Amino acid sequence: MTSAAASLSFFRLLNASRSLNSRNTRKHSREKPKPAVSLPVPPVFHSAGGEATSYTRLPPKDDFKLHPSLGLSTVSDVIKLREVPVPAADSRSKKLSKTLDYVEDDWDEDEGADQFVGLNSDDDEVIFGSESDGDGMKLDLDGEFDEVEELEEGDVKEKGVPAVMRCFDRAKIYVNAGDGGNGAVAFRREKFVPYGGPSGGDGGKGGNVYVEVDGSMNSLLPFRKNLHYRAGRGGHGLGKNQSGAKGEDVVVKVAPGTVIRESGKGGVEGEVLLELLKPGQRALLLPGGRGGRGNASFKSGTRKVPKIAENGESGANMWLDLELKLVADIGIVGAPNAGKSTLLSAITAAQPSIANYPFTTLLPNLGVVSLDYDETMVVADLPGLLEGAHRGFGLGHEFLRHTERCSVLVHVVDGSSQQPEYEFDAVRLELELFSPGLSEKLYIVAFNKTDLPEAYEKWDSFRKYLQNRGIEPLCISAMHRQGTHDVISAAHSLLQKELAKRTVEDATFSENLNHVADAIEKQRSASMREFEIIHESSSNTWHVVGAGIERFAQMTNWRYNESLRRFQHALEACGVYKVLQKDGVKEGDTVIVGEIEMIWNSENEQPGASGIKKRIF
Ligand SMILES: Nc1nc2c(ncn2[C@@H]2O[C@H](COP(=O)(O)OP(=O)(O)OP(=O)(O)O)[C@@H](O)[C@H]2O)c(=O)[nH]1
Ligand SMILES: [Mg+2]
Repeated sequence: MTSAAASLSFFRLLNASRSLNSRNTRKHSREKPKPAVSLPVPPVFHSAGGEATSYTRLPPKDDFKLHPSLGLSTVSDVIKLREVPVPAADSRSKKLSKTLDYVEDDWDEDEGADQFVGLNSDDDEVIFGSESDGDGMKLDLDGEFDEVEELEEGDVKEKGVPAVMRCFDRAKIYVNAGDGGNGAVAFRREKFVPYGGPSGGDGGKGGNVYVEVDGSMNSLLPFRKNLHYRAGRGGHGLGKNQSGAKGEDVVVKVAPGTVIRESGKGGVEGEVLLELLKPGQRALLLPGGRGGRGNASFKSGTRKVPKIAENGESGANMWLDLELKLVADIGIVGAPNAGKSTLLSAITAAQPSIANYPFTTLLPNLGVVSLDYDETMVVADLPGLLEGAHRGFGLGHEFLRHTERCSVLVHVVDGSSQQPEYEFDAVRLELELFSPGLSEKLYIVAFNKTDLPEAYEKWDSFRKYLQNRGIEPLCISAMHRQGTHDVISAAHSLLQKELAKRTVEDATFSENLNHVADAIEKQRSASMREFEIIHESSSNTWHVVGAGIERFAQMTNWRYNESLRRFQHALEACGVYKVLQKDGVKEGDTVIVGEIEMIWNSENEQPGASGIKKRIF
């Protein structure tokens, strides 16, 4: 019978799949970006009157008409700031109040280059970010936009912020559960106990990888330095039936609100594995490998002296993409310099940096409003939004997604800006363009800086404009803490409404946090009979693919001769030989199972597959 005579010889370990690309392949530019003029303190421009004015508000639009029918629901209503006719260049500050872009950088993460805002006095242009080769837009003081490389509509601008900001809410890490320890081959040797029998202990289980939510973390910055998380390997089995020790577990601590994805390939986002929101939540992500059995476990009635033991099972590993979406109840949004951070500092104990220039806030700030003895609201102050934020202009793109988790938004409008109505619409539009879900969130409008006469005189018209659209804005002065209590009460009542809606949804949703580990365990216990054979005719190679059979190959310890026989027996028993022969395997063809490569030998001298040569590379 040919099937009995068929056998495989020349075993080779394929190392290729083992070679993990553990080296960090990030691009390092050793040269620090040279700013045109790097100012330690961001510049404040003086208008003709000598007063300090902020230069990055949403730009005025001369022909902007306040029409009650102006809705934001259709794309045709898109207000294009760059199509806006630029007012005559009469003063520097006016010209500079046009939208500014944040120039894309390619900064050396390890050097930790600081962001700078500079005015290149020679070229009369304002530059945000680095002057390194990144494309972006520069605004000449003659009012013209110098398009270095204009993005097409719909293009998403990636990596538009310095490394520290990218790392704040995104990280890529490698996790590896521990391999199981190998089983031992040993025999009991004692005085007066002849033939003491096998006594090789089993290997210990590999360590698990857990992910835990640490309530004290509010960013993913710790992952900037620490990329690899490896659980410990299980101890090898020993003589006298001693089992190996269990490998040490590793716990990856993440901030509340972290979304964990399996790293995607070729720019495609991977599948979401976990969404961890509450402090203290702990998920078993990767289970450690099983320990290999020692020879004591192979003892049977007919096999009194087994000289065989298994390798420990390899621990699962994967690259993960982490993304943090802040879990705040209230999100403060608005144009740059509108007074968002001032409002946060007025209603909470948070002390964000406040200054009269745009993009003072580069990373979101969190604060807690205490309403009652035990009732609190978490408020997030987000970096300012510019037109085009949804496409990556300014910093907005990086942080807009944080607003997705906020239940209620507080939209701060700078009352002292030239056209607060226009500023309001432009920011609302950005929210809508980024995600329609964002614009559907409940929100409050706070008309700020009303202590300034130029702001207060615009209050009536602004109010009417919003009332015509069914919105009742609040009039505040964050700096003088006037009206801020109304903002808290209004936000609180909207939050209650939102939470009441949510508790119904939450009740129907209970998540198994260990589902990734469960899926891995399930795959591990897959039957060896479930396999697939793929033939590569060009190289006469046959791949036997199947979780059960590959795991068996990996756990076979080729140091012991009996292992070889066991492996061949298993292949035959689960029908691999039969299928290979049916599919036309020929003498000399290569058969690959997991990391083992074999040469097919159909004319065996000794039927029963003995006398096979084994080669391990
Ligand atoms: N007069 C007056 N000035 C205010 C008020 N609120 C904020 N400001 C000033 O406006 C400037 C900008 O305030 P911030 O709170 O830093 O503004 P922001 O919206 O957080 O700005 P970015 O973080 O850069 O987007 C600062 O100089 C504040 O002092 C206010 O109610 N009245
Ligand atoms: Mg701020």
